[in-house]
Amino acid sequence: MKRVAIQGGLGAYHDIAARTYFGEEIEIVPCLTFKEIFLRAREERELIGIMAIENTIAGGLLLNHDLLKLNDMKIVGEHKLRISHTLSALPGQTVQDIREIISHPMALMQCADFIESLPDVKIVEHEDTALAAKDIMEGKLSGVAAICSKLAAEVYGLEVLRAGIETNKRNFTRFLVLAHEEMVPEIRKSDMIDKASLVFVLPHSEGSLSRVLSVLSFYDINLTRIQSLPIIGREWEYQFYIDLTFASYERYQQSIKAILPLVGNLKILGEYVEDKHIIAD
Ligand SMILES: O=C(O)C(=O)C[C@]1(C(=O)O)C=C[C@@H](O)C=C1
Repeated sequence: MKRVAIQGGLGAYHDIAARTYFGEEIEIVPCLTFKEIFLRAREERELIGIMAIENTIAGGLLLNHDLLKLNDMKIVGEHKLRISHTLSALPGQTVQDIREIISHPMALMQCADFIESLPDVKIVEHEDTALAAKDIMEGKLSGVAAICSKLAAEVYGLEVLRAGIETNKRNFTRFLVLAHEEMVPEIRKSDMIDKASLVFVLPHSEGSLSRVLSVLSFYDINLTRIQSLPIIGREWEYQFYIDLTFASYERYQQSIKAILPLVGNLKILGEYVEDKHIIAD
C-alpha cells in the first residue's frame, strides 16, 4: 500500500486531496510540518508527499516553494481540490456562542468575509484545520469553533454551525504530489506529460525576464504561473518559480535548452500531467 505523508491530521484537506488523487487505499503518514515530509522521505525513499502550493483566494504558500528547491523530491503530479469550509464546534452551540475561531492561516484567509461578519471573535492560527477540530473535541472547548472540512467535523464529533463559509465558491487549492526520482514511473498517472515547474534566478539587468518569456513563447510554451521570491542575502534580487504547460514535450525540452544561457541556477522541480478536471459548484 502506498504511504503518503501530509502535513496535518486525518480530515485535513491534505488528507482529502491525497485520497482523491490516488483513488485507492493509501496509508496516511501525518507530519507536523511540511519540512518533516521531506526529512522523513530521506529515510524512507518510497514515501510519497502531498503539499499545497497555491490557493485561488489566499494565494501562494510561499515557504513551500523553497522546500521544493532545497530538497530532491520531484513533483510527479498535481491535484486541484475544491475547498469548502465549515464553522464547527462542540454540539449544542450556536454561532452567537462562539468567542474564538481556530484554524490554519490559509483557511482563515479564505473565510475572511465570514469572519469579519462576526463581532468580537478572537482569531487563533493553528497548524492544521483538522487538528484544530481535534483540539476542540479533546479539550471540550466550548465557545471555540474550528474552520475545517465537513469530514474533520465528523471525524472529531463536532457539529457544523455553518457550511460553505469561504469568501468565494471558486475556492480551489492546488496540491503537488512529490516523490523521489526512482519512484516517478510508478506514481506518475500517465506519460502524457504536459506541465513542468522550474525555478531560476536572473541577472539584475534590463530585460532579463522578458528575454526568457519571449523564448518560451517562441517555443509555444504557455506560462501558467510565475511567483517571485526574495533571494536571502541579496537584497531586492529575486528567484522565479514558474509553471509551464505545453502540447509538445520535445518543444518544451528545446525551450529549456534555449533559456539555459539566460538564467542562473535552473532547477526543474518536476514534469507531470496537468490536472484539468476541476469541479466547480
Ligand atoms: O489545514 C488543512 O486542512 C490543510 O490541509 C492545509 C491547507 C493549506 O495548506 O492551504 C490546505 C488546503 C486549504 O487551502 C487550507 C489549508
